[in-house]
Amino acid sequence: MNGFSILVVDDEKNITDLLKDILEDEGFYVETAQSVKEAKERLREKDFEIIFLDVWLPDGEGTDLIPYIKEVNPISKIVMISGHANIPIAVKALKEGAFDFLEKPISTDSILAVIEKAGKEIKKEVEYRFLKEKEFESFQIIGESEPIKKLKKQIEKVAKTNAWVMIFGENGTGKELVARSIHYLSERADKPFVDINCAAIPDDLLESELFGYEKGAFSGAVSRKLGKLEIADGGTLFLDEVADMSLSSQAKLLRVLEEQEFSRLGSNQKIKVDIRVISATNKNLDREIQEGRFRQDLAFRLSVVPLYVPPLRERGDDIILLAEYFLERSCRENKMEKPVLSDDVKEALLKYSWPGNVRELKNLMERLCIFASDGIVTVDDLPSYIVKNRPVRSRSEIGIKPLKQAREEAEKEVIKQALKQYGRNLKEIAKVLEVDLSSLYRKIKQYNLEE
Ligand SMILES: Nc1ncnc2c1ncn2[C@@H]1O[C@H](COP(=O)(O)OP(=O)(O)OP(=O)(O)O)[C@@H](O)[C@H]1O
Repeated sequence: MNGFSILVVDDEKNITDLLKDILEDEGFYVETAQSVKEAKERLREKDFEIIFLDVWLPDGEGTDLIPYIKEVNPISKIVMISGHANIPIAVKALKEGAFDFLEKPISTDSILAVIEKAGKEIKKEVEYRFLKEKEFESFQIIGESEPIKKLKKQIEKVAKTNAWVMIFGENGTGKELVARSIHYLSERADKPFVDINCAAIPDDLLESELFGYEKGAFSGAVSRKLGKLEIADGGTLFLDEVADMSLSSQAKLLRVLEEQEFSRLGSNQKIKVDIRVISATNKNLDREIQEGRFRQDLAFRLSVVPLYVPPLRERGDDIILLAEYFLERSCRENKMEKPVLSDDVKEALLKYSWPGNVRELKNLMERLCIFASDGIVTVDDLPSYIVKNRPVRSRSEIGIKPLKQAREEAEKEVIKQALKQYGRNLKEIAKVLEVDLSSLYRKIKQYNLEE
């Protein structure tokens, strides 16, 4: 807690001086102000975590300052200082956003107790904000290339609506990230984002996964379980790999999505929900429909707005932008210095085809953050399949030989051994080596083993 900055606002100089002495002795940084005007000046210059605020000041009520303080530093905690007669005003201040109040005469113990309480609260809020920022960071779409700019515009537009969206794109291109962005930019942001990996749910579990069940609905249902539809109520349901669902599951899904009504297994009570559906697939849905693997009516229902996430290899310099972004993030998480990418590395990253798309790049950068040495990533740190244009070392340098040569050398060695064991009994040798006699003659000649 030490290290907090504290502002004491009171028109009585003996009070500000006393508090300043006590708090500085405890290791806090303290400034004082004797009026509303002076307090505003201090607040403009610096962020204070805790503000002790007198109820009455010569140029206004201390409570008038509360909205101002909340505006300049929403995390700060305001502690009203009040004489006995003004307690009702202090209580009113609590309703307006003050954190607590102290009654004069103030004791050191009461000051320290209120600071400790405020400190805990501030810590909680700072952590919460940090988590929120991380959450925000976790659905930020990095990229400045034309196709990504276009995609971001589409996301912004579609997020304002309730339209159901189908996201197409290869594996690892960021389809789930797009779905999350739409959700968090939409009015449903405060409600859940619930994802279902359709490829991973066996047919017979789909209903219990979606609808949930009552205790005793089937053997093994030892307690009530809420289904994903109920959890997603008011929010967004993300159907990942939707084209990998069986036809019978598709029929069940279509019915419930159209009705937005279902019952938990083992219950007759209808539950109505309000769900927005976003789906994703890496398949060509038209082909899946033509070949009878996907229901056309479900496809129509799910893809009111189709969005396409381009493969990484079509995003040009975004590859470098993303590489730097992931490298920075991984290094920060591992508390390491971010290394620099050498020009050769950048060139290799731009030339590579990225079959695993952004996920592959992200994984690579996580590894590089750990293994790069001397603050720079060189081509030697990259896997060889990425560095195609790298000069290949000669065969003899690496110590390998053509297969034909290797085979002949091995053959010669085996025949030499056999001759040593069996002498010139070539018939016997041919039998042991499982070749016919004529080819054994030929090989003995070829390898100069004729005595
Ligand atoms: N443009 C981007 N900016 C930042 N991070 C990204 C971007 N695209 C993808 N990612 C990150 O790459 C990883 C893979 O993305 P995601 O899981 O969204 O891909 P996907 O297309 O849904 O994959 P799959 O088809 O395998 O389910 C995630 O960690 C995601 O946050």
